[in-house]
Amino acid sequence: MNNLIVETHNLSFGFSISSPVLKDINLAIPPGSIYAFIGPNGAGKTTALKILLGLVRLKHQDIFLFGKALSSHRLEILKRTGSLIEQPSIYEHLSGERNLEIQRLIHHCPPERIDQVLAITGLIHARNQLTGTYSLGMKQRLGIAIALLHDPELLILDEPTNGLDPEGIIEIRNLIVHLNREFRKTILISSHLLNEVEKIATHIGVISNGRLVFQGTSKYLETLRHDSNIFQLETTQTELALGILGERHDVNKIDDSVLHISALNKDEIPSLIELLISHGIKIYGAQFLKNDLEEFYLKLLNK
Ligand SMILES: Nc1ncnc2c1ncn2[C@@H]1O[C@H](COP(=O)(O)OP(=O)(O)OP(=O)(O)O)[C@@H](O)[C@H]1O
Repeated sequence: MNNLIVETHNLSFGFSISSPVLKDINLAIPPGSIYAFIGPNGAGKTTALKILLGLVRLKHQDIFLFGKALSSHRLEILKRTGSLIEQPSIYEHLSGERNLEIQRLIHHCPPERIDQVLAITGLIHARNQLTGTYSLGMKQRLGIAIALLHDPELLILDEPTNGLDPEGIIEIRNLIVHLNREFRKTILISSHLLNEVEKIATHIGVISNGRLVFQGTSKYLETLRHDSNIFQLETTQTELALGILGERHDVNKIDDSVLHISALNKDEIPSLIELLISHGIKIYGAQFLKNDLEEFYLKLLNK
């Protein structure tokens, strides 16, 4: 058995037989990762997360958390998992601290956890404030504080930055990194925006129409994104270079100092540069262009 924290084998599910929501999903979430589960609205993210938490029950599916089958170790798994799915359940007529106290009693957590989770989520100053007066970002952080009460190893957060302003988004992002680095939590976070989580994620899974169209480290995703086949050359002698290269390659002059060469192979670069130099052309820059993130994301979704 490997040491994945979450693992599914060909997970498939539909609310009705005629409309499958998840198709052959093989999630592989390693310990210590921040795994971003990305996909447009309706792609099946929330459904998948609910399945992992046993909120949607399936028969005959290979779903493992902490190396244990969800079907036979559900309670044990839930004790090691904290979650925030959709909106946090908060009593708005009570303070943040009172809300935590109620949850603490339900989950039999030690009293000192309240101060700890308030500190971790940056809510100490608002502990006595009625949560009805909290900002959306503070409510989300209280939701995460509740999820952290029993000190879980795995945290599952469904679109925790949804609806937040840029400041609120940054606060949640920083909190996630803090929980991962300082408290060694493995974090599974869903989002419909790649650019919102790509900076903090160590691993990324992209889901489109119920299928996992990409899964890998964010470094690997970044490499793929770099692998655009447009090669950019900077030179002050663009006309001359265009004349020389135009015979063999698809070259476009972008402006007086930039040429773009399409469909170029990496192996062709050294001889291309040598050829230009042998004609006395000075090269000030040469690189493959990075795919635009949004465009790249759309390409992944349409795979
Ligand atoms: N209880 C339900 N009964 C029937 N269909 C459902 C139910 N819950 C979700 N669906 C459908 O399943 C599909 C996936 O929904 P899901 O909420 O998992 O997507 P999502 O990726 O989380 O998107 P969003 O960000 O909009 O929540 C959608 O077509 C949705 O309409």
